[in-house]
Amino acid sequence: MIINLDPYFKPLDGEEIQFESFTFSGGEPHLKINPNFDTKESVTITHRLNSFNDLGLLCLAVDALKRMQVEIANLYIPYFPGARQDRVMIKGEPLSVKVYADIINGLGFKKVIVFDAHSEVTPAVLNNCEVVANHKFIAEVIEKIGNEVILISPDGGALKKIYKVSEFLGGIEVVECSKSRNVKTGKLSGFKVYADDLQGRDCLIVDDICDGGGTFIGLAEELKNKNAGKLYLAVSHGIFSKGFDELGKSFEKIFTTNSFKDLAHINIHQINLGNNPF
Ligand SMILES: O=P(O)(O)OC[C@H]1O[C@H](OP(=O)(O)OP(=O)(O)O)[C@H](O)[C@@H]1O
Repeated sequence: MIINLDPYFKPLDGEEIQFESFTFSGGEPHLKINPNFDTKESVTITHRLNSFNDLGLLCLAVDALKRMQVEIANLYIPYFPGARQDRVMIKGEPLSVKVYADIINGLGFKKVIVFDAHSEVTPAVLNNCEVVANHKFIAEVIEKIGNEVILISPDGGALKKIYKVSEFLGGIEVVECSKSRNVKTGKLSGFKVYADDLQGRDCLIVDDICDGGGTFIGLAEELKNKNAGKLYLAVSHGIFSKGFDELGKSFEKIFTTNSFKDLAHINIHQINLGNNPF
């Protein structure tokens, strides 16, 4: 059985547990599971965890189910919050990925499924974690593009994953890139594309997250300087916090999934996460 805590995110087939959720006037979240619900089956919870509020709702749901003697087996949260803060660069910062993981570990799931984790730190700090790779998503993106592309790895962090995607797709060519940041401010300061000339070839940048988009706008410029053909972007988790106007100018098409939110925008092609990630 399944309980979908985000009513717009239903990635799994199966009978659903009904519940009401609302926020008290003071801002506190609340949840009430159908009191007539009764099952001997174990339950999987699906949720898009984008904020502490979402995490709060998850904790409330787990508690309510446990009090109804329901066995909770799996948690499917495609986007793992805090995953980018997976190291402490400057004294005074939290190790956010561990903060979120410790809370989820405390809920005692048998399996926690995450889609395209930002780095290897997420499965390392999360108990019983299974990471679903982005291979099928990228295969679908390439099918939709319809022409031959080179895969572009924006930085060292993405490289290992991109070589696995390339292998899954039968050995598509990969071009490596790197980005540098100002040590003091952390702001992006430059990009390098490790190729002499791209000779008009079409390029697909593959990464896990697009947030403000600065990484991809900067990299697109560098790829154009290297005579790239059409540019495409595929990110597993589409945050797009600075909108699409600038990104839309840099790319022919942008692809993402519904892991973070639902997007209905002219420049964004959303591919919903497939039915059974298990
Ligand atoms: O859309 P943007 O705002 O440019 O952000 C997107 C980038 O942020 C993340 O990496 P990040 O730089 O956080 O990770 P890293 O330092 O671990 O490579 C992500 O993997 C993208 O590469």
